[in-house]
Amino acid sequence: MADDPEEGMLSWDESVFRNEHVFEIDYVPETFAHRESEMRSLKYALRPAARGSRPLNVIARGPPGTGKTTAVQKVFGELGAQTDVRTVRVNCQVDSTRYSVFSRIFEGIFEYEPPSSGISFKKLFRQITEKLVEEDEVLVVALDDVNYLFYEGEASDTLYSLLRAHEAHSGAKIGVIVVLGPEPRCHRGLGRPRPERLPPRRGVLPGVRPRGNRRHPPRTCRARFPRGRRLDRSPDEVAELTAESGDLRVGIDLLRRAGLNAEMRASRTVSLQDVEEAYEKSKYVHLSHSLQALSDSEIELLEVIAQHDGERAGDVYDAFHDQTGLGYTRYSEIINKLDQLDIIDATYTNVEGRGRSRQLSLRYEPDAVLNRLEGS
Ligand SMILES: Nc1ncnc2c1ncn2[C@@H]1O[C@H](COP(=O)(O)OP(=O)(O)OP(=O)(O)O)[C@@H](O)[C@H]1O
Repeated sequence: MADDPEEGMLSWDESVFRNEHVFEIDYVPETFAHRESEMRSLKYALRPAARGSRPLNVIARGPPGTGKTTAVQKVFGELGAQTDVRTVRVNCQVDSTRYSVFSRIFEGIFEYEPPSSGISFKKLFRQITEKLVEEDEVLVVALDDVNYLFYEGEASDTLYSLLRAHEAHSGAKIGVIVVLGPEPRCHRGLGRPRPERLPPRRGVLPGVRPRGNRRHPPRTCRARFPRGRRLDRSPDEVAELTAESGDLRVGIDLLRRAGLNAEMRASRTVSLQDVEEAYEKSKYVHLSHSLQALSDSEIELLEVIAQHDGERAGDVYDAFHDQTGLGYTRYSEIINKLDQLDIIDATYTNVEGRGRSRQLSLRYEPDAVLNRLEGS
């Protein structure tokens, strides 16, 4: 029947999915394949906490969408179920200042939000540590996506406050898991990253060790999250396309869209064509995820770069300044952030007669970026 809207589709109660719930954004996978050694590192570091001692501090580093947050959620779930250890995961993409990080910790401990005004950081901090000492509890804080604290110049103060809590209040036991991307392009210590000097430092972040304590080895343990391991029993095509960005969110979205495509053509099996068509949308999941966290001025600069793709940083600055009135320092900070988020490539090139100059290019087609900015 030509005007039957049901024609060519499965009925409402038919599906290619056995359990569609696993595609939800906040779903924590029951089986956490290929992350055994990272989980072991985390548990190794946190074991002292289960016995009432201060745990080791951990840096969990790896590219986006490789399971860092999931690992923390899993270990925190186990600690919550089997021990008295307090755990708080702070999403620094949302809470990107020291005050808001500690507000989130306060909420995790007291189970209500601190007053939104009229309470100093010092007081907030004291209430947290006093409670921990009073209750004789160990607290483990995961600073997830800590890169966002760097962008705001808040990483140093936040980490020092957490790592020196025992100095401010004797007996306070706090361990920290720092979750960050692969290349912390931070400049010396944990200060504000300087866009003009971006030598990536590998290994343990220098500042995690408390200053003035260099004789002692850092109480720091690392859990690395490599990119692109194959997903067992998934179609090879999906695994290969996911490996292009290395972000598992792409693969999860791809599986879901491919299934929906199959349903749309009334098929109970997913074909390669369903996967390929789905990929045309899923390949931007990584980009959309990165765009979510941008402020208005960051979006404005990105739009300017999209209009001047591949041009020199100086020319892009002129256009940005004309449009927004913002100065070069802020401009450089945003460039640095967009570069770290892998949205743009800001590499230095030698320009004849002009020395070294940065060239700014998008890592995606300009239209793909602009369309998603419009939709956000
Ligand atoms: N080993 C795994 N098995 C199944 N699903 C996984 C696995 N690792 C991660 N995932 C899923 O992939 C998605 C991305 O994982 P997660 O958020 O933990 O990555 P991440 O490394 O913390 O990313 P980001 O750095 O962007 O915050 C989540 O939906 C998660 O459930």
